[in-house]
Amino acid sequence: SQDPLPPLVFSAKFFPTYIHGKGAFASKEFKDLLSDQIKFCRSESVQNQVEVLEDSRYFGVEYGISEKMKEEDKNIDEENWYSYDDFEKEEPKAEKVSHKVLYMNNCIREDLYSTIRRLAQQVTESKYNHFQLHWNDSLHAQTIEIINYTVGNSLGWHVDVGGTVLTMVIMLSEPNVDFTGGELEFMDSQHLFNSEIQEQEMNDTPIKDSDFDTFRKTLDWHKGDFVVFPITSAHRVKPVLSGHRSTFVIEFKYGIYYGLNPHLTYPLDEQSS
Ligand SMILES: O=C(O)CCC(=O)C(=O)O
Ligand SMILES: [Fe+2]
Repeated sequence: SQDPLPPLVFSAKFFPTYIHGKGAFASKEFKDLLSDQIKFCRSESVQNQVEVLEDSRYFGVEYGISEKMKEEDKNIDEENWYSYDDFEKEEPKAEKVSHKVLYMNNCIREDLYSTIRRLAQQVTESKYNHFQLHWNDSLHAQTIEIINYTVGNSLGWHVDVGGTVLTMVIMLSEPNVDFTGGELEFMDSQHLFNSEIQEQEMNDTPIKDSDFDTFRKTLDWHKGDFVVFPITSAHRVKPVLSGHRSTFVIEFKYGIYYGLNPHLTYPLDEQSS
């Protein structure tokens, strides 16, 4: 069968905020691989599917997290580690669903996983890598998710945190055909965390869209395109106005994450089992 990852064409955009690759995942091979995978993950466990509530994703914290992840969380014995339960106590759940996530960490198969890791390798080894991070064999996915947005769903300005170094987003829907609105916008996080904005936050003054007008850039992309960015890139998804928007999001970190299912993911474990 054909390689699901054809030779890549990509370029650095909005230096040094993101790298944009065109059409790499538009192939039938990739679509088939992914749709098999989604079916498998959905059937594996309903608990993989989670609704994320509005305003809940502040500094990378998600509410509405699955019982399974809560269970995993309890096993981490680190100082200063908040459990999801603590967060839920501190800040009440918002009402509105912001987007839906299908977590694929525990059900991803080797063929798809090696495809996305090869993409990470090609991007980080390219001349467009201005992110000061390098390919090495320990660069593994910490989170692998399909994110679904329906009308009114969005994701506010944030940076991806949690120890990851690189995020990859693959667009699975066609903008302005499958959905309208839902633009992915970027800016360097220095603007999000600048002193004026910080002060506004302290004073509880709502941060307005126009506060970022001169810094932000809207990604012009299509179904099958990907975008890769470092943790210094702040980004958001504007509200979807019509239709349905899906993305495949992979966040990478150095070292092996306890949460991935080793039997489905790592060649190393396959050898030892
Ligand atoms: O859906 C997207 O385009 C971006 C998703 C995102 O930023 C995230 O999952 O952190
Ligand atoms: Fe993000």
